[in-house]
Amino acid sequence: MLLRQNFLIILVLFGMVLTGVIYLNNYGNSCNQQIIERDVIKPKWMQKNIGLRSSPGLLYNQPRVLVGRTDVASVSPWSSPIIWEGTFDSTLIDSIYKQQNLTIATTVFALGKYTRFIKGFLESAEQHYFVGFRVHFYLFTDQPESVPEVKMGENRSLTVLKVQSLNRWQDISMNRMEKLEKLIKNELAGEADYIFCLDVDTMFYGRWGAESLGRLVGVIHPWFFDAPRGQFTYERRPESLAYIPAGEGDYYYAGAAFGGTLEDIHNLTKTCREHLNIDAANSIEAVWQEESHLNKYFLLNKPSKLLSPEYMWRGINERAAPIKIVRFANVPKNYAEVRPNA
Ligand SMILES: CC(=O)N[C@H]1[C@@H](OP(=O)(O)OP(=O)(O)OC[C@H]2O[C@@H](n3ccc(=O)[nH]c3=O)[C@H](O)[C@@H]2O)O[C@H](CO)[C@H](O)[C@@H]1O
Ligand SMILES: [Mn+2]
Repeated sequence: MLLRQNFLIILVLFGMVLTGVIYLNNYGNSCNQQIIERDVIKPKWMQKNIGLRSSPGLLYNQPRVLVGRTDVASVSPWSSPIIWEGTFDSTLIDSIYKQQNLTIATTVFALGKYTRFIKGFLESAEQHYFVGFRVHFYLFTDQPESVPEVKMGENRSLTVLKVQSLNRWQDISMNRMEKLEKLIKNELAGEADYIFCLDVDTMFYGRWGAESLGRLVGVIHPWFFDAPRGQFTYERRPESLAYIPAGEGDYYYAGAAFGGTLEDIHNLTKTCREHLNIDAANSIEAVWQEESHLNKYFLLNKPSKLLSPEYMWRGINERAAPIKIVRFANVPKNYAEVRPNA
């Protein structure tokens, strides 16, 4: 009897020790994993959370509750602002964001004959794009030797990164997602607060500033802002990961401009890159390449801020009623002449 009792006690003690060992072991493991995740896998994004501070004594027009744009929507159904001329006060917004000591990374690609657009892009950016803010341009090109000298203002810099030439314009355009993902992960962590990724066959004609900043920012495409969603050029084949069925979709977003915080744009570019690769492995290319995947991403990850087509307009000489100012627009080009393939 006594023997049996002792045996039971020993068994229970043994069980407790075993449980303890297993627990410690697991705990140790999960600790290690966390450390690995924090120090190696997850980059440290710069995060400034200092609120929207205003300076004492700053004078600006009274915000009016009953006065504003009535010809356009300035808020999305998920309550994100849509930025149009007349929806913000540039003096006030600059004063708020200047206090945050921000760096805006801005990427642009110029391969093959698209190097001809670099000068106009950079020179006009000096005039209109985040004037007075620290801006770091990253230019990806297959011909670093043909990048023109552009005089940059104080606190503004340009880094040229060489990439390999590609034979199809579709590949050049799509490949941007992978290059951006790597740039953000390997170079930008700790170096910038926000990033904008822009087409190079463009120029700035009006202010593009701090009103555009947000966690995840999409630009409404200049050709579809007035169209019913059935007419959006989303990918309509279910075989593609960019597929958006009829009856779904919010806006049609431009592939030529998007931005946000490093963390959000890292996730966006990584997801689009992965989906482009899976599509390629299944021998399908979305109808508008990465723009189709971007539209799918924005359907499932709603932008926290939307920029009106003022921020990616058709061309400086094109007119449409709601566009009171052209800030950034396509430069006309002869597709057959500038692209490496038809
Ligand atoms: C206004 C807008 O939303 N435009 C999008 C649209 O056509 P786009 O006609 O604007 O495409 P595009 O020919 O400008 O190509 C997109 C970008 O790829 C780069 N590039 C392209 C070809 C080349 O030979 N060298 C080179 O550097 C360059 O940065 C260019 O700005 O659809 C593309 C995808 O199919 C992209 O999503 C574009 O952003
Ligand atoms: Mn373009």
